[in-house]
Parts: sequence; structure tokens; C-alpha cells
Amino acid sequence: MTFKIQSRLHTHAHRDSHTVNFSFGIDFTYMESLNVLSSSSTAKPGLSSQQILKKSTFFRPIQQTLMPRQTPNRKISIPILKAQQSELKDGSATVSESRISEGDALKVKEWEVGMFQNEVAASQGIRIRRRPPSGPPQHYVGPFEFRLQNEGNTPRNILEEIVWQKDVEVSKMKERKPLFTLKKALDNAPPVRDFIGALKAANSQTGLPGLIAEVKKASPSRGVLREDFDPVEIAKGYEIGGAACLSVLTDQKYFQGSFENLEAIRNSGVKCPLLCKEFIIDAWQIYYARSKGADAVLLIAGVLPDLDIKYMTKICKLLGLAALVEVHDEKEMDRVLQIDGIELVGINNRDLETFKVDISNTKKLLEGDHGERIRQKGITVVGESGLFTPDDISYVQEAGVKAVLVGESIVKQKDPAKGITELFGKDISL
Ligand SMILES: O=C(O)c1ccccc1NCC(=O)[C@H](O)[C@H](O)COP(=O)(O)O
Repeated sequence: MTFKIQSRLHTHAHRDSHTVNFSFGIDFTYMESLNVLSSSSTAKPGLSSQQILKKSTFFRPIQQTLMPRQTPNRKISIPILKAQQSELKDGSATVSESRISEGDALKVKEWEVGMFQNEVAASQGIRIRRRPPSGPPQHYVGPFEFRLQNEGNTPRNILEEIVWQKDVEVSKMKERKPLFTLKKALDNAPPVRDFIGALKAANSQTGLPGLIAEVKKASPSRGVLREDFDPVEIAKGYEIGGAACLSVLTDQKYFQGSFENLEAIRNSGVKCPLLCKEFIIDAWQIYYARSKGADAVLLIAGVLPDLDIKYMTKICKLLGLAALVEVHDEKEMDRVLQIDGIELVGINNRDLETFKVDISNTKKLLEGDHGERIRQKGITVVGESGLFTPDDISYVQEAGVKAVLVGESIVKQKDPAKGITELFGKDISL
């Protein structure tokens, strides 16, 4: 059963020196436009929206009580709004106790911004939605809390799930470390190394694509790749084996990576420039990656609208970082080629929505006009994912890549350096 019920709540904060009060309004016009109040279960001929609302199972009158809260410097009162438990016949919806704070009001605003981003992204053919369209996370909604399992708040695929999760994660991290604090930390960050230069140098010295070797413990599609995972040891092995650069997964929830791993590799004396392999949706993350010693970051065109890519590549340039802009299909390639200043493009052979891997994707995206424009612009192309054998490497090299990004096939090897030699069919360490 699919429900098209949404709440749109306006929060107004009025503050005097000691008390914070909130009042709530419901945008009936908006709800009507969403067909909310005329659903078969609530529509009653001759009733106004407000009357329907009073009768609705979801929108029962709520009681407001004030609860004093102690803060170190002052005592504030915030309303605790109690909504009655409400269940649909199939038990899929609940309305539960809620309180709203200034922080939550801000989250509602953030969610609204996300909705605008969703619209812009969709107009550019991006399928990944930045935030769940059915509303902010449960405790941000205000006096009504809904948890409806419907298509609006269920991610459509793993990439969307990761992005939604990242959005919550990043907003918490930003609260702990706002940009101005983060910028100060950059003064102590280690110097940036030339990521693209290292790939080009390896390519011209070996005649083979420069290798970005991935330090990855697990992935959503493959599960745990290596139980005895020591990131620094693996990184050192990759360097000995001839990797030009390293890619370090920093996402914890889906890849069991961390920024500690990135920092530890950076501080271990490994000289290969480091790509922070993250799902970047906010420029703050670029500064954070830099503060942890990254030399490059990943920007995924399937997630980021054009303006974000433009703005983020500029921030990367300001910070001296390389931006690896990743595409998976022709439409994304078209979008990226229209953006000035992009020097490094990754073609992912893995469809991040379905997990399907097909290395002929690299060839397909480098044929014809795309290949021509890439050469004209002097863009370095990286073939990513699903590369296991010397034949795979030759195949993408013939297609036109000057670099490859490889994870699974080498990280699984007990001796990562030997894994690299097997992957290329020869020793590429110089
Ligand atoms: O690999 C996944 O399951 C995955 C799922 C969702 C988003 C990204 C994902 N992987 C990122 C990558 O594409 C790879 O880590 C990278 O290209 C290396 O691929 P491989 O050599 O096949 O390990």
C-alpha cells in the first residue's frame, strides 16, 4: 500500500532573553496540492482542509506543554509537543512524541535546500536524490513524526542510500568542526603532492597506465574483501609494487574505511599521492579531506549537479588538490566535458546503482566525439573497477586510458606488491 501523505510544517522561533518558544503552522495549500487531504481515507465532501485535518488519523490535535531545560548559563523552556500514537491499518505509520529545537528547525531548512537540489539534479538527468523527498529525518519533522515505508523515504538504490546517510553524517561532522575551525587546521596539514603528475610520470616511464591502487577493506557489492586488513601495510606493499598513487576509502558504514586510515597512511612515510575516496556532497568534505592529508578527492557526476562540480573543482584548485571526476554513462560524460578546468576524469565500469560491472564501458565512453574532446582538452582518463588481468589492463589502455584505479584484484592478495605484478603481467616497480 502506498501513501502519499506528507507534512509541511513551518517553524517560527521567537526568543526573549530566557525563553525560547516555537509555534507551528501547517501549509494546507501545499498538502492539498500533494493530494494529501483528498485521499480516499480522508476525503469527505463538503469539509474544509482544516476540518479534514481535525478528523484525520494522522493529524490529531496535539497537546503542548513546556518543559524547563537547564543549560550552563541560562534556563530555557522549549515546548514538548505530544502527538498521539497513530497507526494505519497495516501498522506502517506512526506519530510519536516529538520536540523541536532551534537545531531541528535548521535541519528542516537544510532538508528544504536538499529538495531544491533534487530538482536541479533531476533536470540534469541525475537520478540520485540528495535527500528523501518525503521529509526530513524523523525527529526533524516537528509536532508530527512519520515513518512511512513508502517510495518517498526509501532509497531507490545503494548509491542513493549512501548519499542520504552521508548527508546526515556530514551535517553532524560540520556541527562538531565548522569550516572556520577546519580552515585553521589546514595550516598544519602536510603539503599537497602532485596526483596527476604522478600518474603521467608512471605512464610515460612504464608505457602502461599509471596505477591508483585502492586501500579498501569492504564494499557493498563484494562484502569484506580482506579480514586481516592493515591499511598502512597494504599501502606500503602497493608502493613497493609500483603504484603511482593510492586511493583510500574513508567511508565507514559501507566500506569499513576511515579518515584515520587516510591520516595513518599519510603519516607513515608512503610517498604515493593519496586520493580520498569519499562520497562528497558538500564542499566542507573537501577541506576535511585536505586536513587529513589527501592530495586528491573524488567527485561523482552521478551524484553532483553541474554547478556543484564547477564549484568543487574550483575549491580543489584553491587547495591544490586534484579532482577525479567520475562518470559512468554518456550523459554524465557530456555534462563533465562541458565544464572547464577538469583535468582528470574517471570512467567507472561499475554501475553504482545496480553493481553491474562491464569493462567495455570504458571503451564505449572513449569512442567518437567524446574521445576526441578528451584528447583536445588534454584530460587524463582513469579506467575504474573490474580490472583483474593483464588483458583487462591492455583492453582499457587501448581504449585510451592513461591510468587505472584497481581495488579488489590487488587488495585480496596476501602480498599486494606481487598482486600488482600479476595484474600487469610484469614488474612495474622502477
Ligand atoms: O564497489 C561497490 O560495491 C560500490 C558501491 C557503491 C558505490 C561505490 C562502489 N565502489 C567504488 C568503486 O567503484 C571501486 O571501489 C573502485 O572503482 C575499484 O573497483 P574494483 O577494482 O572493482 O574493486
